Amino acid sequence: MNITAAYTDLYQITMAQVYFSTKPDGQAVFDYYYRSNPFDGGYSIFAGLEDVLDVLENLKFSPTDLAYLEQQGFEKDFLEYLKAFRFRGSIRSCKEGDVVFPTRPILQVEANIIEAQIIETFLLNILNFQTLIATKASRIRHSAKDGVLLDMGLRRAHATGGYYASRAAFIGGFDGTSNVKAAEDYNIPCSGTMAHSFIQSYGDELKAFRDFAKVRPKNCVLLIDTYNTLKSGLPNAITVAKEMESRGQKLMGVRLDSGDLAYLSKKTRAILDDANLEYVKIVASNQLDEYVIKSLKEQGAQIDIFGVGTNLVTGKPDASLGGVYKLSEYKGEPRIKLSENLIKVSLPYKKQVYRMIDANGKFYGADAVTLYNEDPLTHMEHPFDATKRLDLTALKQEPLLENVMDNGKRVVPSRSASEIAEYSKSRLEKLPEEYKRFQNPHIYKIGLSPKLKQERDALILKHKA
Ligand SMILES: Nc1ncnc2c1ncn2[C@@H]1O[C@H](COP(=O)(O)OP(=O)(O)OP(=O)(O)O)[C@@H](O)[C@H]1O
Ligand SMILES: O=P(O)(O)OC[C@H]1O[C@H](OP(=O)(O)OP(=O)(O)O)[C@H](O)[C@@H]1O
Ligand SMILES: O=C(O)c1cccnc1
Repeated sequence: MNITAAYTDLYQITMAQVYFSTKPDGQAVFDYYYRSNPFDGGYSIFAGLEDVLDVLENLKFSPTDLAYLEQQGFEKDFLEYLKAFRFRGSIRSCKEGDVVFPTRPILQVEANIIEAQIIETFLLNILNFQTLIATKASRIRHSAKDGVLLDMGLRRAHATGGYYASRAAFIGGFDGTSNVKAAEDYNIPCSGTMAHSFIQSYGDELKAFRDFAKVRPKNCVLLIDTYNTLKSGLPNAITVAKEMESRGQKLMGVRLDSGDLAYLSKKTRAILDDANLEYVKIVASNQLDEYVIKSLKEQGAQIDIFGVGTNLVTGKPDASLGGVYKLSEYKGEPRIKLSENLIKVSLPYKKQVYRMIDANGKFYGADAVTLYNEDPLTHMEHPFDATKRLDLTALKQEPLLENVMDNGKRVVPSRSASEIAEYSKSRLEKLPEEYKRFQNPHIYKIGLSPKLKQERDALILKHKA
């Protein structure tokens, strides 16, 4: 997608004008994190980083952006600065696809404050959305077990968000998408079936199936619920499957899109098997989500492929992931944002995050946030409860934030959506099951190093005084 530097909120440019006029040279560090997991879940899947890095490497204000900002009253010398604007900062980040948790930095931006502010809005826009959808996808994957998952959501998505939703869904565990543009750009397997309108246009369901199978025999899936699934759609599909066999072809599947999907899929399976069509797959769609799919599995539904649209690409029922971008250091000095709500108090300084790994190589259930260059920890402390600390001596500590961009250029090779999806899968396998259940999941611990906690508390006291 063509994103220019004007893909931001006006206040970023307004603040930038003031910095430019008064103190243009301040280096800043900002942390990206979110405060609670979406869907009342126990984790999130971090997604969107590659898109952020791609955009940042080429970010500019276009001539029309500059003309618009001139009309908005921005001064000539500042517009000259914007004309030459490039992001020249550095970024440290978790790997895209990793399993992440609330309140600890997922990514840090270190840059001139003007640059860091101008990129904030677009960075949050991309990371919050893709992380939300990748997380939803991973929950749907959890329910579908080894069933095939196809994203069908573009038509229901929030406008062009559908483009990024398809990518995020793939990272979170979907197998493919019906979205041609996203599939083309991100090299995601693309597939699909047919619409009711196709059958309606013929009036004659059998003729519609026949023509479709003749012209597009490869991966052919017939939609069998337009008139009557068991009395018309399925018998017609069987007729066409047999005709395909006589031509040396195989019908790939039939799709159910209404009614009781458990009952209909079991009936359909039995009837197909009786017709010696064991190889014909059953696709189901219709407002599926992780809960319906879990229930269908429990009912013994015979569904091989789940097509999921609305609930996936809109992240239903969560409208957004509330990820934030908070200043943690300015000109080498720590910065903090206070709040009556303890969870909203930000963490100062440039930092590192360590994941605790147990003796079996699984996630132990704790991440520790430390100052950037601290020695390995012997224990971590609860962010606010002085009575709680965790001994870390028996655990392996894995650093999570790595340099991905320096001076506005990537310093790590770009990763394809499939590499990221594979990585995400391998990380999720290390997360114990109790964090993945949908109801009251286990709470993953986030602790602070004693030094970071001490520095933060000193700053809190300083500002309260
Ligand atoms: N066996 C089942 N167990 C649980 N949920 C199911 C089952 N079968 C279908 N569902 C879900 O129930 C909902 C039914 O939706 P809806 O009321 O629109 O019925 P419908 O049969 O699709 O009607 P329409 O013909 O208007 O599309 C969908 O979300 C569907 O995925
Ligand atoms: O239910 P969702 O999870 O959002 O999945 C996508 C839905 O989009 C299509 O319906 P639509 O009525 O738009 O078109 P159709 O006539 O091709 O079925 C498809 O048949 C699914 O039912
Ligand atoms: O290919 C399909 O079956 C499909 C694609 C998008 C939306 N609904 C169905």
